Amino acid sequence: MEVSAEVEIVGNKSVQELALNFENLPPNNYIYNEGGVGFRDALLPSESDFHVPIIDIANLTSPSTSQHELHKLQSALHSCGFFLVINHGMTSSFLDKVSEVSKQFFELPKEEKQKYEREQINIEGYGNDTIYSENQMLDWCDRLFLKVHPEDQRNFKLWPQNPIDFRNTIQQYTECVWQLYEVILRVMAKTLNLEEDCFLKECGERGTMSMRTNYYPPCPMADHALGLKPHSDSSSITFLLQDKKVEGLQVLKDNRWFKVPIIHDALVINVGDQMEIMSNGIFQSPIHRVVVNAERERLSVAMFCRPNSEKEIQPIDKLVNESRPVLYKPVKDYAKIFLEYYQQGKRPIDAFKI
Ligand SMILES: O=C(O)CCC(=O)C(=O)O
Ligand SMILES: [Fe+2]
Repeated sequence: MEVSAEVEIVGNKSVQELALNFENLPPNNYIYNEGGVGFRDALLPSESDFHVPIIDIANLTSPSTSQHELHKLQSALHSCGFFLVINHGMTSSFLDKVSEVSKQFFELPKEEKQKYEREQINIEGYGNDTIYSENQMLDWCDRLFLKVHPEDQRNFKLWPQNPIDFRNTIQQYTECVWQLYEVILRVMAKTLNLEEDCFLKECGERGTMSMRTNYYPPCPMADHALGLKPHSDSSSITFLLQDKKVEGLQVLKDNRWFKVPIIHDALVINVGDQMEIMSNGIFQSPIHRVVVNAERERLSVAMFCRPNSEKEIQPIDKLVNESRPVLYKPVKDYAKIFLEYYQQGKRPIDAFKI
């Protein structure tokens, strides 16, 4: 799909500014007629046999890997593609700091934030939805999107200088998450009895990571708006630091929406489309969305780990056989086509299915 020009439909107001104007209803592009109470009242995992398991990663990295923990991970990967990780080596105060510097950025005056504004069509920087068509549904969310790994891809002119410890904190967080990423990819290979480095190799040298901080202001029509519309991620896997107090993330399973619980100090991990492709569909990239709240703001920090954009990726040979033929075409630079599909409510992965 060609990347087309960006269209302007609501002026260049941030969602934060729209939220300040509570007596005026948000523009139509934010309002889903089919919303209603059910929009926010998704099921809790405890209300069914659906689970988002909590994986103790320390149990999977010691020489005596716990088979029980490995099975738990295996079943999460095969059933919903979402799991929570604890014992990842980052302290509670450090994770709080990551959320705090991110929140402080969104609290700055408009003029200060605008110094880091994204350019038209460009995803990197501060802003909200890229708009491709007049009837596109918009997300009730402002964001700061930055390339964080490898170091030479950092575009520091878009990295906030204020709060003063933003850069340092995010650089440190990047290092920790990248290390964890390599560990998780090895363990995921292990659950399939593959060589531990097979997914890392398939991603090529110099895989990348981008950070998207999502800021969801309170919304006057919370039952009829979405913080993020239903999507799966373009990543191999995504690490999500949820808001500590305000829930909002939901995952689609068997045509029903479930809440992803908030567990203190746990990071949420989900399979992305590129992992679905590499695993030949054994790991499914889950569809998820974010609902908003009438009274409270919410903030989340997503780290999208991706293969090197110049590396063509495809299903791992050992996962292709007579009973499981190859299900996806090879793909290169998947993230590039992702955004325009997303904004039209489509899934790019469908275009690569054989
Ligand atoms: O805010 C959240 O909880 C989820 C964010 C998300 O799905 C994303 O950034 O892709
Ligand atoms: Fe997502």
